[in-house]
Amino acid sequence: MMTKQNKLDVVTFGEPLVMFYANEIGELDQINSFSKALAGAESNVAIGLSRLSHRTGLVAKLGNDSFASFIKATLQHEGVDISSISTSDERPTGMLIKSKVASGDPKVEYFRKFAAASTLNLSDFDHSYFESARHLHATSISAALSDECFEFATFAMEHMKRQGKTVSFDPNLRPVLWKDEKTMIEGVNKLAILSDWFLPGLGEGKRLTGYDTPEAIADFYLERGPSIVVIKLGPEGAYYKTKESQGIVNGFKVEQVIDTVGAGDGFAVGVISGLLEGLTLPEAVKRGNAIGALAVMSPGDMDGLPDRAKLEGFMKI
Ligand SMILES: Nc1ncnc2c1ncn2[C@@H]1O[C@H](COP(=O)(O)OP(=O)(O)OP(=O)(O)O)[C@@H](O)[C@H]1O
Ligand SMILES: O=C(O)C(=O)C[C@H](O)[C@H](O)CO
Repeated sequence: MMTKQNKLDVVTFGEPLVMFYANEIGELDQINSFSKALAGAESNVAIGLSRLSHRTGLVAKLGNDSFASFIKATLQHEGVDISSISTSDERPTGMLIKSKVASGDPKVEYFRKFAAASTLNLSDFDHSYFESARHLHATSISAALSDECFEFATFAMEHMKRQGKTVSFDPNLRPVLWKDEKTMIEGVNKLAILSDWFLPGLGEGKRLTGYDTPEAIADFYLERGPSIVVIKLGPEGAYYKTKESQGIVNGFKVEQVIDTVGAGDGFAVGVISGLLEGLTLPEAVKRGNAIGALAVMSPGDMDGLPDRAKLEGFMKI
């Protein structure tokens, strides 16, 4: 197992959750059969990067329960470094249930309000662990869990920037986790402008800026901090803009969408891994589109994330 002294490519922090996803289509209260899997935006990204051989560590706090054992064993099996996951004896590990739908987005219900993850705070910030990575990936989900988590996220992003590391940020808006819309928009924008690579969906960008077009949304952020803005456009692909260039990279064709959740995490895996490997921005966005497409073809949030051979095979088609 990797120790804290090893250098990481990417560090991320957040709340891995146990997910029970419905095996049949219908309202959640009517479903009797669920499958268990690991979920959590940051752990999905960590696993996706690890499958592409990027050394990745996840910083998190879990309960002292069988959900935590399952999460840690799964992450470890995937090659993600878990040496900075700590345990709380007072709080449980969070979970969620997800419905199955014939089309559109499934319904998700969270059971995470008093979970251990929401107690992650500045005293848990291990400077040497974060600094051992080249890159930090963050989302606003972990920042929304509590005021201390927001402080942790802000500090982590500022600290990594001061250390000369790159920082990516996916808003991954979860309105139910915030006090109200205004607090969410202000909080998410405060974090977004600390990032170098900002990766919102088009709907999220509209909600966060009030602008309607991908170009105006990108400009809003390019003027405030990030050097790269990539806006996800669902099946159509993605739009990117920097101070020097802009363009659209078309999405991949998917015959049957099984579950839309996790596409954004797959997309982040493609863009981050691509840029860290020295691909051009349009090439990295193309890889993001490919992994996003692979993610919507499977029911779990992370089981569609490919290894290198699967990714190359899919991108050749
Ligand atoms: N139906 C689809 N067909 C092909 N590619 C898709 C499809 N849905 C998503 N993708 C790919 O995945 C990327 C991310 O998807 P999307 O735009 O839905 O992000 P998101 O809203 O952040 O997702 P999430 O639901 O995970 O938060 C898209 O930019 C696209 O490349
Ligand atoms: O929705 C959340 O808060 C999660 O972290 C669970 C999912 O795995 C995540 O939404 C996928 O992006």
